[in-house]
Amino acid sequence: MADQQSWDKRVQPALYRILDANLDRAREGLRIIEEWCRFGLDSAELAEECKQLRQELAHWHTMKLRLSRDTPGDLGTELTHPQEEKREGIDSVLQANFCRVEEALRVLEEYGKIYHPDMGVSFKQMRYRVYTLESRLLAYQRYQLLDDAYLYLVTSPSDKMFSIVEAALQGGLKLVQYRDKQNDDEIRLQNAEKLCELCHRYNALFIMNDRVDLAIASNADGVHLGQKDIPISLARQLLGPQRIIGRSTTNPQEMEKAIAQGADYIGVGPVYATPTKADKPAAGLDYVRHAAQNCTIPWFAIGGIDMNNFDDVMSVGGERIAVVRAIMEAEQPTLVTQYFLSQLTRVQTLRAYNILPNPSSN
Ligand SMILES: Cc1ncc(COP(=O)(O)OP(=O)(O)O)c(N)n1
Ligand SMILES: Cc1ncsc1CCOP(=O)(O)O
Ligand SMILES: [Mg+2]
Repeated sequence: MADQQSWDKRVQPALYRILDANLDRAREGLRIIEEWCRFGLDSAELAEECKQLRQELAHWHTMKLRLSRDTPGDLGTELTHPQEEKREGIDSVLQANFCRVEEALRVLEEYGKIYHPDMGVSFKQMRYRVYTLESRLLAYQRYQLLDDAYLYLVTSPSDKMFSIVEAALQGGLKLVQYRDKQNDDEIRLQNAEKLCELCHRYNALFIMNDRVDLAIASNADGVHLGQKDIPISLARQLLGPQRIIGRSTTNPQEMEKAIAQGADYIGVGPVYATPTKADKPAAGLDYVRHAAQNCTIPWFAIGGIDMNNFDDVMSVGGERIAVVRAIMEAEQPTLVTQYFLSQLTRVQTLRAYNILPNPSSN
């Protein structure tokens, strides 16, 4: 009897308020994520999954629970953490809200077990769906950024590496590869972590050259593998479907193999002989022409490309370029980046209006 009284007076109202507050929290968080899926990513599929999750939450959010609300008496409404006051960008908005939703679902799973026999299992399943949604959204963003990236900066050793990369990011660069054949792994990892954070601050992708282990450890968006590095299938097993894998190719056979093996993009070159990769003979403009007509995934012409020969590469069908010296050794990396990006956009526009021939339809 005493137990029943205590349940009715204290436990039940508290339980209802916990469930109500966390249903609210999860629904709000999902709505924030859904808006980005719809308006930021244009992904009807991801937005639909958010909506379905919200509808399932709404089903549990009964009038009985909502009537238990006591907003003025709720201590939690006045407590804000300084971290809630600032968001550095879309990534941090999404991360904070995924955290909020996942935490709320965990609370609902635990307390829900006392409220309804199906509630624990139902919220557990929902929590796993949210984890999956988070990975899908991250992958979607990565692949969309890759699709939109027409200029690729591959770094070379320099005391000013970070400031050069940042200057290029300020010019609008969205894709960076850390290529370092000199330093020990400890330094490489530190540099990779710093570059990765820098790139993500500018909503750019960060790719690690050669090394899958350092790519994972530094939270890179992917790895670039040469013909002598580990097979793409093994890299895919280690990295999963959400990280990008690039492959170097110097001829049509390597191109076809890389596509068949599941590379997300390829390097095409060296177009011209280059001191940056002195041991590799030039593949030439013919291979660029071949890639323009046959490559079905994003591809970057690379090797000796600068502002002087840019038009030649474009004239045989080049559409994306990767450069080392042209930016790493530029006096004004921001300006050079802006120049390349504007020229790449110009070529795309002229091709879209058939003012320049469209290489893939040749
Ligand atoms: C975009 C891009 N294309 C080609 C390469 C060259 O890679 P690899 O052949 O493995 O040579 P190293 O760069 O490792 O010397 C690249 N890094 N990036
Ligand atoms: C890494 C690499 N792979 C093929 S060419 C090349 C280097 C390109 O460097 P640069 O742009 O300085 O010629
Ligand atoms: Mg390599």
